[in-house]
Amino acid sequence: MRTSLLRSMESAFRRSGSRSGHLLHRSFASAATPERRVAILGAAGGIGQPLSLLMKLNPLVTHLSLYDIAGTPGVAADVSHINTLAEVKGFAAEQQLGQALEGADIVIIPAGVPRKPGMTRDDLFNINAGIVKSLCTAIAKYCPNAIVNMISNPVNSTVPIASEVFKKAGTYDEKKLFGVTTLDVVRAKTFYAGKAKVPVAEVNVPVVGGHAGITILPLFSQATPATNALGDEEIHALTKRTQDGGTEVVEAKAGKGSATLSMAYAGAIFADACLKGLNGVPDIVECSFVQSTVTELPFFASKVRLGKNGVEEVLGLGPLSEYEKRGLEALKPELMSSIEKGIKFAKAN
Ligand SMILES: NC(=O)c1ccc[n+]([C@@H]2O[C@H](COP(=O)([O-])OP(=O)(O)OC[C@H]3O[C@@H](n4cnc5c(N)ncnc54)[C@H](O)[C@@H]3O)[C@@H](O)[C@H]2O)c1
Ligand SMILES: O=C(O)C[C@H](O)C(=O)O
Repeated sequence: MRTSLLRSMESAFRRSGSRSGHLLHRSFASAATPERRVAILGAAGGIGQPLSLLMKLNPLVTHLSLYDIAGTPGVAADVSHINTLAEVKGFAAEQQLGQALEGADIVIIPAGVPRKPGMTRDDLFNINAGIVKSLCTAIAKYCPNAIVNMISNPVNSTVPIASEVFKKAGTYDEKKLFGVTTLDVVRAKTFYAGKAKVPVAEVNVPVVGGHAGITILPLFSQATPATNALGDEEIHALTKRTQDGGTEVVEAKAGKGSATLSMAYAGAIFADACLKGLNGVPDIVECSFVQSTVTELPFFASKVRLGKNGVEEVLGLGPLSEYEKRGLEALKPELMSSIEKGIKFAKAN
């Protein structure tokens, strides 16, 4: 029997923008549920724990593999007692990483250090680049066909690092590598709903570019439900707030890390969309940072149609306002240099 918490999670998934909520209404024991294995690397962290909870609540997950270098047994034991379908296994220490990954359909990576006040996401590069590289090396070995959802920052560099690691290993499939930018969309939706005074559950706002500062470009000109109640100043303020959303949380947490709960929610929404795509649900569209030809940059976040093989189609930007066109040109040099930094690191190490 499903709990009311689960029902509200399901309704959140339904409202998230993926047009396939009906799947979440199936009973856990449905014979039609295909086996889907999800692995979370960094599962005992600030994001990892609530994300593990949310993936345990997702009825599309049959096996949930939780891996961290510290604290996994407790998290896995705790989450495993929840009476939902997914069978939970915990894996601690590097020797168990292979087992954690074997057979995974989706690997979600929130492993790595978060920001403290005063830091940029790029300041995390020196530590997180190495973590991501070693985890991706293991993915190439143990589950080369898995879809990878990269959460670890700086996403603008960690995704290119992952691509190079997979290329070196001969396993790169550009359709299966995603930088998770869903939190930018979640924020843009929340902030827009508040300003435009429209029901938040009905709001959609594409967010393109990358995942750091000005590289985050919300397209409020395409927001739905549309409103003409917002002037240029309000759009600028909404754009700034979306771009600085992460910093807002880092400062409020005052040294105790960055967004974890909203990120876990966003990560769960994106993984759910990937699962639905894998299961053949049509018309699943989310924004994500992927290999792209939408601009001259090799990786770029835009709307992506998800399918049985991961990316089915990278969608174009659509019509932009003059303000957004300027934002797009302004973000390109910074985004390109973060991409190149990731590629250079992976090639040199
Ligand atoms: N993409 C986004 O929108 C977004 C949003 C929020 C945070 N983040 C990023 O996510 C990352 C994690 O944030 P957090 O708040 O959960 O940090 P955290 O410190 O609370 O948790 C990180 C976890 O990673 C684990 N870890 C470290 N090295 C590992 C390794 N080699 N293998 C497996 N696990 C390892 C740690 O033991 C820890 O449990 C940060 O880089 C942060 O910047 C991204
Ligand atoms: O801001 C951060 O450092 C974490 C994350 O990228 C966020 O957007 O919240």
